[in-house]
Amino acid sequence: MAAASLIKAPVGQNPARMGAGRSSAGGGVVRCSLQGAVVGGRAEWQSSCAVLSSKVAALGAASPHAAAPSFVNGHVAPLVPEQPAAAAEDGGAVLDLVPVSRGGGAPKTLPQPLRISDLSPAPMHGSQLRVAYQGVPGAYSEKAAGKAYPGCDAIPCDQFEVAFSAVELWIADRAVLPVENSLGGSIHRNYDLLLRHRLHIVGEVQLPVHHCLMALPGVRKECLTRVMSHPQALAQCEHTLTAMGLNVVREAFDDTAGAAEYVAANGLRDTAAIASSRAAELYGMEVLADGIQDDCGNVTRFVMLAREPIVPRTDRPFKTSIVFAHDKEGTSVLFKVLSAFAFRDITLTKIESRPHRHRPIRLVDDANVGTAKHFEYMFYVDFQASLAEPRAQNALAEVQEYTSFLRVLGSYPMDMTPMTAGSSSTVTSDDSSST
Ligand SMILES: O=C(O)C(=O)C[C@]1(C(=O)O)C=C[C@@H](O)C=C1
Repeated sequence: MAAASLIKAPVGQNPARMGAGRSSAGGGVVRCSLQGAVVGGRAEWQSSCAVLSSKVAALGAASPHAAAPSFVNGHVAPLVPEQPAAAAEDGGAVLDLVPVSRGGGAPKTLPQPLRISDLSPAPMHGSQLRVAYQGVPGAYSEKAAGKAYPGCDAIPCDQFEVAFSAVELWIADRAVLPVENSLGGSIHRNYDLLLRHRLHIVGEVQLPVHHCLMALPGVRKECLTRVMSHPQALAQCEHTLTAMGLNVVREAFDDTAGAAEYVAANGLRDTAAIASSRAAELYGMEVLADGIQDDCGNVTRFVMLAREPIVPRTDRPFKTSIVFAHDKEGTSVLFKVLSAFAFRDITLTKIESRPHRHRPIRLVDDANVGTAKHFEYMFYVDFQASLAEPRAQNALAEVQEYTSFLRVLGSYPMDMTPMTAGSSSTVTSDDSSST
């Protein structure tokens, strides 16, 4: 995707931002080194990057692996091994994105989130894996990125979509994004973005999420009138907050750590945040209550995304994620699709439906009784098998017969780390060795 089209494209807002604003605003100076030269101003930087943009687009088009493996009325494209992230060395260009503090709260040493306006392609960089996540330092997503790719360079992004684009534009090598939580359910925005972008799921990480209620030092619980956090975090602590007898309004924020940063930066003595203990440390907040999630086994599942798929294997448990739609009337299509897995003893681990963006409603006219308005859906299914297994290939071949659209989002190792109370899981990606 060219940078120009990215910037012009309507960018879906993170639904989390509801009324709460960051203390920091406006673009900061971005330093970018292009073939050794340090570029100062944003305009100069962007025009330099425009050159790289067309080059990256050309590289992408020339790559035999550029397209996602697809089942759209055809066969599955051969899956290819991961390419090392620093493979595009021919240009010899180096683009170091070093967003500096945009003013306001966070200490200047902390990286600031990428914004859509910061994005320009970086075709080559150092050997350390750069992993995009949504949020600011201290967010659970940052922790998930570290679990997925130990020792990685975690790049904060202010929206999910920015993390997708950062990988597509080679600014990051991977993205680690939440897709579901054991209490709060699916993170629908990322399901929609998985379809809109062409990245591949190359792994999953399940992260135990342990929330703290925090406020500025010295603030007592009785003084609180408001609590801010990511909507998922608010949902995960709903009953505990009520049981604590706090008389507070709940306000949604982009991410948990961002809420802590906001309260700290604005000196809000009537507001608490729900975030991780690391966020409390980073932003100088005091923990008023620890472990306030409604269930001690609260877990968020993240997917690891890359430009290239990994080679599916059969020597360890794999999961495959697909999305499909059908244009036939009636409910039996869904039954047939699911039976293609059931007859082969393939366990489904997740089903999600989302509105069909291109055809959300189908009208069925019956002269006698009027017009029925059927909602149309995209169905996302995760099943427990590797794409390298004949039974999975046969199931997909059968599914293809019943559907008008079918895409494999990825076939990747399952997170099999044991869950013990308070423990955190580790990596499950074939490509983690590339870190
Ligand atoms: O806000 C954060 O800290 C995040 O990383 C996001 C997020 C999510 O989107 O679900 C991740 C894990 C928790 O479930 C709460 C919030």
